[in-house]
Amino acid sequence: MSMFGGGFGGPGGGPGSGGVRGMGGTGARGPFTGVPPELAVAIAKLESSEPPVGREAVDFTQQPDKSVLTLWKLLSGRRGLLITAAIAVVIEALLLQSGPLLVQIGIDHGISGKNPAILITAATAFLASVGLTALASGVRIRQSGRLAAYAMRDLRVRIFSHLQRLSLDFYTKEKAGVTMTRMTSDVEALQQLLQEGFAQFLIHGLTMVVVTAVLIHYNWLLALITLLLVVPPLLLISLWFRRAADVTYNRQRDTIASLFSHLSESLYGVRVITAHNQQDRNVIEHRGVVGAYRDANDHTGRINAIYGPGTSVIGLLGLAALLLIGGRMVLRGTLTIGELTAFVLYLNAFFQPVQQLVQLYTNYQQARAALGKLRGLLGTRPSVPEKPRAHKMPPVTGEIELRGVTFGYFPERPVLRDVSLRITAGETIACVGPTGAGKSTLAKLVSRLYDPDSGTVLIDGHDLRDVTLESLHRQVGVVPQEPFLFAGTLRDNIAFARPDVADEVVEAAVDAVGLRDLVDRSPDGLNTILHERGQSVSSGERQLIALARVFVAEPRVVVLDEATSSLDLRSELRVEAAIQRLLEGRTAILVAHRLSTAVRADRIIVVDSGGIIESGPHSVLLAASGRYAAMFATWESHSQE
Ligand SMILES: Nc1ncnc2c1ncn2[C@@H]1O[C@H](COP(=O)(O)OP(=O)(O)OP(=O)(O)O)[C@@H](O)[C@H]1O
Repeated sequence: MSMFGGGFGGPGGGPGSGGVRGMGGTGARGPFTGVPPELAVAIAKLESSEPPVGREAVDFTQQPDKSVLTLWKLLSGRRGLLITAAIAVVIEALLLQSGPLLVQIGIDHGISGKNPAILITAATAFLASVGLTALASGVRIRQSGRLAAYAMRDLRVRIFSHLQRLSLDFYTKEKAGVTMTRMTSDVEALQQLLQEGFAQFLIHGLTMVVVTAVLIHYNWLLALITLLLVVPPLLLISLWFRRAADVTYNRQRDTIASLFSHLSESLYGVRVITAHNQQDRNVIEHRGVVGAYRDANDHTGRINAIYGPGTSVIGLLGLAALLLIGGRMVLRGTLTIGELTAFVLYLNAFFQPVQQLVQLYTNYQQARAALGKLRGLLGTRPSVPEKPRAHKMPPVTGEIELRGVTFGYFPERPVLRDVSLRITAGETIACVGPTGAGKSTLAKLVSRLYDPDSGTVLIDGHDLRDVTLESLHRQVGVVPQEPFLFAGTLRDNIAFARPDVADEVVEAAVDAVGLRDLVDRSPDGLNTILHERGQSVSSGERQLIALARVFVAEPRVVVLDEATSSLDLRSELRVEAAIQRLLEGRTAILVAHRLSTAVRADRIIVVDSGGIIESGPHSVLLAASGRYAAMFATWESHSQE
């Protein structure tokens, strides 16, 4: 499935449409292209028997979920499942402890008391308890599994929604691999705990409580001596483990995040790495991050190797003490053989959970570290927040105003200083200036990818900070310097902002930007599948598709960061013509890297030294013989060479 939640992947309906995609009359190159008709029927039948996976309505809002993520909150979302699982756990734990009691009754009253009826009753009760335990255990596993599955789904959706909300600066600062780790490895660490861990925790915890009570009931003195010998060292070693695990599992989470980061960067940068013969250096770097992860794992292994056997030894020593002290009591006649047997069995039952709890505690510590990281991610606030009382921006004419705007990616280093600019509705402004002057930054402020440090950006008099992001982005279309295409069909990519738009609108956009050639040449026309990031089309075509996308979106304001990649003359003319058509009747801010584009704008502004140093139409700026005139002269002389 594509990252559009199933909307992509070919015509013939999204997920849950029940049809066999890409077959029949559509002729699309979907996953079932070329499947013989008789097989197609079988596939359709199979699909219809599957549970529907239609798009559920999602309550996405720009307001971050401020509740703190806790394990309890994750589980308490499904009260019904939680209660059933908890009841099953209690029944299972109690039933598990009936065994030694029945053994003791069988030995003392059945065998020693020579009463076969009691022996048979004890054995039958034992059998019945085994059956009931299995039943309770089945219910518990099923319910806790479902609970964990729902909790994980809710958590994944919550994190994903949060990621959708975060502003551009988060993605600039945070490595993609780290975010991927949060969504995969960290969430999985929690899943392990929720699926089985909690139920086991409860069962074993309850078992220990019940066993302690039973031991005291049998012989309080013996129980007290045994527990005093066992519990304090157990507590001490667990406290040590908790402290050590806190550090080491955090390190494990961090190193695995670095590992994923390096991996994802290497995958994206594979062409550059190969072209510059840097594979060996890359392998060395990867060995470094893998090594750090190995070290963290090694450390966890070491503390586990102390904790696991340590608790075992404590348990066995307790058992030895019990045999010694309990045996003497039997010899003195203060304890029956059956009671000593039950005692030994119960003490074993006390220690089995301890062993399992050690394992679970390790899982818990891992999950705690993961939870900390996820809390950190969910606690990141969007730097461009939507006010809780933001209003919907009504349809605008497209008048833009920057009032005393100062902005820097680092506040102490402003890129733009006290910039004021007014753009009338329908006007096309071209921003020119040296590399790194702040042209794209100015454009980003108008589409509110960042907020100014001081000053205001307004459209039709609405301060962008006061309107909803949805209503703003609906009316301000952005064509980035490097257009991003998704894996999906050409149509899906063009109609990205309005997936349900009529085919005629998409066709009109194709004609308007001059993509008809590409569509006609493609094997399945608009239904041709594009590869991830549009790698199967040329860079010029990618730009045209991005322009067509904005055509379909029909915004009032267009912010266009012109691509710097050099196109051949024919493609350049095509892209320029497409831009001209796109901008007709719209307000536009054009970050012009080619002066040929700037020339056609209604007004040109020259950005340099943190401000706008010149502003006016091409002819006026030429006549003024200032910075623009100089730039133009240089450009003209180069283009004539
Ligand atoms: N996300 C960012 N974090 C920190 N600094 C940034 C960021 N983006 C841009 N800058 C810096 O801000 C300054 C202005 O960048 P901007 O992209 O606006 O320049 P530009 O005029 O569009 O340049 P170009 O013509 O090369 O596209 C540059 O010095 C750049 O290094």
